[in-house]
Amino acid sequence: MHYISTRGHAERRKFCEILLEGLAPDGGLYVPETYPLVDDAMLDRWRGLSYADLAFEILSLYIDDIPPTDLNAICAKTYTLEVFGNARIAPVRPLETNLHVAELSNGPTLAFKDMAMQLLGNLLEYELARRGEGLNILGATSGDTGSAAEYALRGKKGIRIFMMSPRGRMSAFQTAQMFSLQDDNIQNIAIEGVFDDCQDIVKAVSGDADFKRLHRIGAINSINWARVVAQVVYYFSTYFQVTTQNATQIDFAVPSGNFGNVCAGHVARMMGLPISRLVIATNENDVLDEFFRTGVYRVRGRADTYATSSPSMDISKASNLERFVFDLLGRDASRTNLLFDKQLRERASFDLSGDLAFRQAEARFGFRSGKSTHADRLETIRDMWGRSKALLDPHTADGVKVAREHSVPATPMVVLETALPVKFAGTIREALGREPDRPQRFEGIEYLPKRFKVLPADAQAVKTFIAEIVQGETC
Ligand SMILES: Cc1ncc(COP(=O)(O)O)c(C=O)c1O
Ligand SMILES: N[C@@H](CCOP(=O)(O)O)C(=O)O
Repeated sequence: MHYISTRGHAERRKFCEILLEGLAPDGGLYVPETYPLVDDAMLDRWRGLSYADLAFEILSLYIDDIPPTDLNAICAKTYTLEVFGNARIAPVRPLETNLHVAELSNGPTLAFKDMAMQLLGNLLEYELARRGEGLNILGATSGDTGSAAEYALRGKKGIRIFMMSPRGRMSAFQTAQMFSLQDDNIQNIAIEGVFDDCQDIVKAVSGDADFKRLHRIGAINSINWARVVAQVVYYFSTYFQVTTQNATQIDFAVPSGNFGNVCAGHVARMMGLPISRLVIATNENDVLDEFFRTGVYRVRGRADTYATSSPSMDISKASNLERFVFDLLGRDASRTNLLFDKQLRERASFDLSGDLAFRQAEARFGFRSGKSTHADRLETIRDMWGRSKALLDPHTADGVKVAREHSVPATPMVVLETALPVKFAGTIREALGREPDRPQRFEGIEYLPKRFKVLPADAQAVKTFIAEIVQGETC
């Protein structure tokens, strides 16, 4: 399997090359040259496999430059009861008639990011050891990617992590989870800006080929294809838990921001997993809902990116949308380049409403969308608690709100649970007047000493900081 860039000006690469490279040199995102297809016999064979074995089967379709025995061992080491607290790894539970929730947030940092990040940590460690190299990861987080990455990479040999987050925009729990880590290989950077500023800096630094080569910069956001492909696995695992035979179609509702999670659903659907619809749920930062309803993609600046009570989705420039638009346009790299490089840079928007491909998108790709506000999420949290004592985090509540609007009788709808309520206790208190349960290992983390560096939203300032740390530690 080879990988190509959505912008068409990068060489074809193998999996382990793009694992370390992250962003393609032309500024595009890597995607597989073709999506491997699954058939009925394969689905039958995969039903009943453990999560680790299923992960191995799916990853094997995308990775042919790691020997199968090694890849199998990496999957077995990653997806364990000890790490994910449940033998099923991502169990599905019913919420109400026809509505289920896939529990993706039982890992070390209580968010769905652990599902892919734990694997990525082990893949990076394996590949760097094999090459005898090191890597400096530069990441951007709105609250959950950061801690998932730091927990996955703590103490890993040869890997340093520089994680940027929007200053003052994460919940108290998320802030403490990251900033209380004192490991030498972790640098937290609080950026004076929003998540999109942080992600722009990741792309700007990765786009400086000399700096990237000199300082061995890698990516851990869903820019990195390895993150997306690892997330594909739980769409299959969920499907097998909700159905008994492959003729049944199911729907997914996905709380969305950077479009990584639902992009994995799109990939699973392209592979032939019987998914009928992929329902995108946004918060008040509704660029994705606007795009899927109208065909107009209009990114918003810092001043128009709201600080909401589902803060991890406070994103106005959805990186992975580029992967979907590439497919939507029949994998036309020059058009994708024109839209995502030129037009977004010059006009901060593009318009596909008049394009036949966009008008057929709903039917061909199954996407639907909707939006949830602060009042909606409080109401959904109260309603689910009142009916069945199911406690939802604010992001999952956004997913449930929009799922209910799109649910059709006889098609099971699964909402992906993207975080646990304890990470957003303020909103839970506001909705229910009670505290969410807190795992013992996180008791009192808000009171631990914090270590972080404050920097302006400026790529040069971040480069200077990285260079100082790297040189300081090498001297
Ligand atoms: C809790 C939570 N929900 C939803 C999302 C949105 O997911 P994505 O960015 O993959 O669309 C995120 C961040 O990515 C998140 O941390
Ligand atoms: N919501 C995310 C934003 C980054 O998304 P990613 O999937 O590209 O890493 C976060 O919690 O940081």
